[in-house]
Amino acid sequence: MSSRSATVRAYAKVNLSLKVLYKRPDGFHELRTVFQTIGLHDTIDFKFTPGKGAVVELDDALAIDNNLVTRAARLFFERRKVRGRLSMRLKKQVPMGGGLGGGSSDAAAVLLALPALTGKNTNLPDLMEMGAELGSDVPFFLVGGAALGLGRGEELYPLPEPKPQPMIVLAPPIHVSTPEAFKALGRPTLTSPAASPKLNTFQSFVWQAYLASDAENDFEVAVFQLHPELKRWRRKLERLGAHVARLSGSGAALFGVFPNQAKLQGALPQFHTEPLKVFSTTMLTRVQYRARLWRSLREHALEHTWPPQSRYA
Ligand SMILES: C[C@@](CO)(OP(=O)(O)O)[C@H](O)COP(=O)(O)OP(=O)(O)OC[C@H]1O[C@@H](n2ccc(N)nc2=O)[C@H](O)[C@@H]1O
Ligand SMILES: Nc1ncnc2c1ncn2[C@@H]1O[C@H](COP(=O)(O)OP(=O)(O)O)[C@@H](O)[C@H]1O
Repeated sequence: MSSRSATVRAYAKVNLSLKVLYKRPDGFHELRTVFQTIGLHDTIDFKFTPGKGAVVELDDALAIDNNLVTRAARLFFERRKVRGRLSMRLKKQVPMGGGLGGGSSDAAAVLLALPALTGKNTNLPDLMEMGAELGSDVPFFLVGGAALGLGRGEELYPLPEPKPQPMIVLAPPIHVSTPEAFKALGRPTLTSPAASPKLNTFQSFVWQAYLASDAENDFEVAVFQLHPELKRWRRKLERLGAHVARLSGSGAALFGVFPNQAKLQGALPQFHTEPLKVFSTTMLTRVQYRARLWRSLREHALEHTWPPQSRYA
């Protein structure tokens, strides 16, 4: 049988706000977070050939251990009883372990592309369940845009989208392990559950996704204590015109939202002398996020279906 190919982008995220409430009996922390997809992305090439057996291969120049791309594909093959050979190639651009969710987005891109390529249509709740098994951030990337994440980040509500604003992302050569960062959180830096009932949080962010007066990142105190230069770079973003500058996720990447391109272009060269990877990007709305995936899968998927439905089903 002839093979089916596609090239899909896996976009990164920032947390416009991230509050950690408490550790739950299952070991995960209860969160109140605002996720936002951005233009920075990895790329995955897919080639699927229907046939006997089930083979999943990945060409990954970085040889990432226990790659989420392979894990996501194997999980999908197993759950949906896919028969055939899948060859993938991963091109990383999103810095790893920076709180930008690159690995989680790669996994979600696989879960979104495989139903269309294999002809095994799968509804969103089933994909969400597979995503949550792979990582707390994966379900968000199955929807994209701006979303409120509750629970361990997998209980998601769409938020009205802000006008896509330009953004600088700074990736320092510092790796912050997510579990270590959760462990480093001290009691005084946590958000009180009494102050953050789900509905109040929702209400606050529905009206002002990232400008809500209490938007913040609870990891900043602990992570800035370990790496004081991060605080200096966050201040520099603000000084150069970012109206919001924050740590993303558990770090160590920082982002600054700028009111316009001119301000951003003025600020950009000021970071080139620093020991940082500097990216100029923009927020990516849900509509843009979906349109780009449909475009990548246009040969194989029916337009305007989400998750993209296969032409081969
Ligand atoms: C902090 C956040 C914010 O968006 O992002 P990153 O900094 O990783 O991008 C996420 O909650 C990270 O999600 P993700 O990276 O998918 O985490 P997982 O693989 O599910 O979990 C890794 C480990 O982090 C801790 N963990 C994760 C999520 C959560 N709500 N509570 C936790 O305590 C647990 O120790 C878990 O074993
Ligand atoms: N495809 C992948 N891309 C990036 N990291 C991956 C991938 N597969 C597994 N990982 C592991 O997940 C860790 C966290 O990755 P990533 O999602 O990029 O960062 P973060 O959780 O900080 O947002 C990496 O340090 C790496 O060990």
